[in-house]
Amino acid sequence: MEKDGVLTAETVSSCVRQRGCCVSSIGLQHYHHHMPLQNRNLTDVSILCKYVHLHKLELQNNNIKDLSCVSHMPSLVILDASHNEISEFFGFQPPKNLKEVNFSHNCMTKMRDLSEFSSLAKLNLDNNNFSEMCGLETCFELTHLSLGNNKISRISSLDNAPLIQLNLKGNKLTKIEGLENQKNLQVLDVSQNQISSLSGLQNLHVLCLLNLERNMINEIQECKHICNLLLLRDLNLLENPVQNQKDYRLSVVFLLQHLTFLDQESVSPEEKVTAVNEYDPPLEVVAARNHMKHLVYQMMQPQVLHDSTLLSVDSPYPMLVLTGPQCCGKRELAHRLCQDLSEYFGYGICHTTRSSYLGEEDAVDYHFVTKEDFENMITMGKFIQTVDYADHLYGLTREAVEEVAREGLACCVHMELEGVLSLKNSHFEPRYILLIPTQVDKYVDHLKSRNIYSPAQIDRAVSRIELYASTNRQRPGFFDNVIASDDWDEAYQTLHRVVKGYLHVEELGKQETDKEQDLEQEQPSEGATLGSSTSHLALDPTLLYYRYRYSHIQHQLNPPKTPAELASLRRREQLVREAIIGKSPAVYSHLFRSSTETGPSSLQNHNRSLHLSGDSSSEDSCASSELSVPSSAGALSTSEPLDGSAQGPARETSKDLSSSPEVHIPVLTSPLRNALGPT
Ligand SMILES: Nc1ncnc2c1ncn2[C@@H]1O[C@H](COP(=O)(O)OP(=O)(O)OP(=O)(O)O)[C@@H](O)[C@H]1O
Repeated sequence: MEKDGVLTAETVSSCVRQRGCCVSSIGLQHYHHHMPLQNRNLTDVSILCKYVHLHKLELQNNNIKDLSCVSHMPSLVILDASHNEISEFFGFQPPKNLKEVNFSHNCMTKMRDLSEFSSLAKLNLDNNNFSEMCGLETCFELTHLSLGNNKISRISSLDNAPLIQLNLKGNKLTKIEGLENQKNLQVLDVSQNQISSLSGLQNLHVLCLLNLERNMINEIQECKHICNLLLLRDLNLLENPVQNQKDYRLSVVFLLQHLTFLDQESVSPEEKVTAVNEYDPPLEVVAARNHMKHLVYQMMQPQVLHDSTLLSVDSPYPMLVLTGPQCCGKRELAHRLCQDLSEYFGYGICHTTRSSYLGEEDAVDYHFVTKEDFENMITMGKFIQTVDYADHLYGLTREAVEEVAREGLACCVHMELEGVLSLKNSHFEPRYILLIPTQVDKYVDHLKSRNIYSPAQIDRAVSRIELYASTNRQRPGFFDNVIASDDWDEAYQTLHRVVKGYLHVEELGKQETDKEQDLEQEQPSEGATLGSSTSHLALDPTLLYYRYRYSHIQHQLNPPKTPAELASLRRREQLVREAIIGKSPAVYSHLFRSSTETGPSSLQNHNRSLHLSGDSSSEDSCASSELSVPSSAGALSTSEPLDGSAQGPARETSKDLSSSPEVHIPVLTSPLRNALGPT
């Protein structure tokens, strides 16, 4: 402890340390001296004027007011005078190489021009009384600046400083400004201010850490100002009002997906995936959710078989889906195809909440319904898939497919890509044909000529061309065929040819005639050739004809299966067969709880006999076509284990069934089943 706070020569010589030396340009040797004089209650250090070779001076935690002695230290590089009583800002002649200065915890109030201190790289001015930032315009080397806990209300004077770290914590800032030129800034601490917007940070492209704790940020959307700062890893928004916003953390994680720390907690990959799935789900996720939703609603309904739900699960109901961007002509082409190949295809009429355009007919182009009705239909499990497109809902109902299936025809529908993805989750296995505009100008002209689309809607439709094109590029085999839709007539010719190719229609022509002749000669009892289980059914020629034709469509239209798929289907089919003969697993038992209708019956009666659950006597009120079994491929495939608990009641049911001469196999009684019986 110095007497009266005056630094003495004895103390100095006992403290001074030699820290290496250097040789000047004229050959003189200079020693670097380090003077650690902290915590000594010093008030007067004027004796240091004699120590001209000081390289580093540490005076922290004293009571020094005057630092003019530094004017005599031309070699000084590092000066720490923090925790003193200095009020004058840089009150000394500039040492030429002064690089680091710490004046924190003093009583300075005013900054001054530092152009003479051009070597300054690190400056700590925390805990003073500065209310204005100035004098730094020529600090071309300044990389670290700390002005925390002052009274600064505006960021300024930093245009030329190549800052890497800036601390302005605990000031009176209300906005972030004056940082536009900070191309090197990596760490910014503006916590404990009154900042309400993140605007002003957009140009800080290498910013890694941003501390905004205890400010006035209110809106999650403010994060959009920093969403292009791809190196930002650590963001602190603790104690901002925005924390009270619903789903705050997930939303911020979504907007700033590159963050690894948010509010001092690490951001897990799971959080990132959840956030993306929540706010911008990939099309597959949307489709999977859509499929699950409809499946769950459907399973809550009484479970029965539909005409399109086949016992023979390796031969799914044949469908043709035309897909492509809005207004590429697919609806019209689907209609034309169904007209021209009316013996093969029926048009599946979707539901929509949009109003009809001029020339459109209800129950021909769409079923036009209100949003409320559409939503009710969703909860009633009516839909196979739905999409929300251009603020309107579209959906394909089970019944729309059934209507076509009851005619013994394959169902032809058109839909957007989202619908395709959802349908691909179901047990249907359609052929998918992409109709895509290749001449954008022509496509735009066509959209405009309809006079119903806003410029934004047109832009959206056009932008989706790339979505289809990239899907086709990135997923070989996703679409079975791609046809340019620029000229609808040409597109139709191609489509017609392609579909006929699927069906082998030309070669079919003659065979069909021969077969029809054969079928006409067949007796009802010959239905046994369809399989022993149907031998008791009397099949009229119409049914047989349907069977022949339908199975043909089916085999041609449905894409070939891999050996693994085939093995899985065989196994499931075997389970179904076991169910039929009485070794039924529980999960299939509901398929065979039949009405007691027996003997030969007309097509209509067979259809009626399909209802499979609930009160079997209420045949009239429960027509088969109104009901369905779970339609998901997933639902079917999860049903394979035959554990003991599941078998009990199922055996019971099937035993009853197998022992009853009344019971026939209902799923084989419709024309569709007939068409799909083992051949
Ligand atoms: N169930 C559905 N699922 C998915 N998309 C559907 C469904 N029903 C209709 N769409 C699609 O919604 C989009 C908007 O339908 P809209 O009837 O307004 O178009 P459009 O002008 O008839 O188009 P296009 O002539 O290409 O059929 C179309 O691309 C249509 O194919």
